[in-house]
Amino acid sequence: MSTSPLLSEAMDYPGNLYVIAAPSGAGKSSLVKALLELDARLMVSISHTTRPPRGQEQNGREYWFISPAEFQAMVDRGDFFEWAEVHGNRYGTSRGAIEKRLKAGEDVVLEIDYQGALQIKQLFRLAVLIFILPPSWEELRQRLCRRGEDAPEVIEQRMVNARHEVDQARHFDYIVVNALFETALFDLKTIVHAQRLKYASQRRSRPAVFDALQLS
Ligand SMILES: Nc1ncnc2c1ncn2[C@@H]1O[C@H](COP(=O)(O)OP(=O)(O)OP(=O)(O)O)[C@@H](O)[C@H]1O
Ligand SMILES: Nc1nc2c(ncn2[C@@H]2O[C@H](COP(=O)(O)O)[C@@H](O)[C@H]2O)c(=O)[nH]1
Repeated sequence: MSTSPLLSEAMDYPGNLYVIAAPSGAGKSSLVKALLELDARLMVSISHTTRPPRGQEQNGREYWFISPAEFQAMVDRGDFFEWAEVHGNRYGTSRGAIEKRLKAGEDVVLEIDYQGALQIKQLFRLAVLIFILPPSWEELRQRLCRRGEDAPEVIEQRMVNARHEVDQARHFDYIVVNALFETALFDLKTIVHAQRLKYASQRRSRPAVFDALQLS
């Protein structure tokens, strides 16, 4: 049995943690953005990365863009809840931001890779792990190309990595296929809502169940 304080205290946190992973280009950011517009109780966590900004990305909006030395200093201080190397860059979720929000009763969404998701499940048993699948390999490649933000060699690396990433979907609680966007969004929304009700009832708090149902 784990002795992690996060694990033993998890049931006491009033907030829920949803972790969404997918191969690059499957549509995870687009789905999470749409989900946040539908569900005012969800907050997304902004990760730190050593990857340079692309396109219109802004520091503090898509990511906190930091240098490899700054990232290493955060690793050494234990500032990350999880971190991983993905497609040749490092990405991490700040521990402080997550714990503060969950304790405050906010529901948090993490948009991260499978390595980070599996690290989190070890620490936080109640985290809900959702894997987004593209409908086909060809469609995945086309989405990466149509997005037009990555060089051809980067797209090729991401397609190669996607094979291994998709193989990890079996470790997740749910799999959502993002073929038709609106259908995938509906599936995601249903999972978030159902888990919110389930955990509220497990906490044996009637007001929390009513709150999850958004009833007075
Ligand atoms: N259901 C869908 N049908 C067609 N195109 C889609 C669908 N969902 C997302 N897209 C498009 O696919 C591209 C990739 O989507 P997005 O950037 O959300 O992927 P991602 O999984 O977050 O990728 P990354 O991990 O690299 O950030 C975008 O251009 C987006 O508009
Ligand atoms: N383990 C983590 N993975 C993360 C985090 N933030 C993002 N990611 C994942 O990295 C890849 C590439 O993202 P991109 O923005 O460069 O296309 C993608 O799978 C993200 O989900 C994190 O904090 N930890």
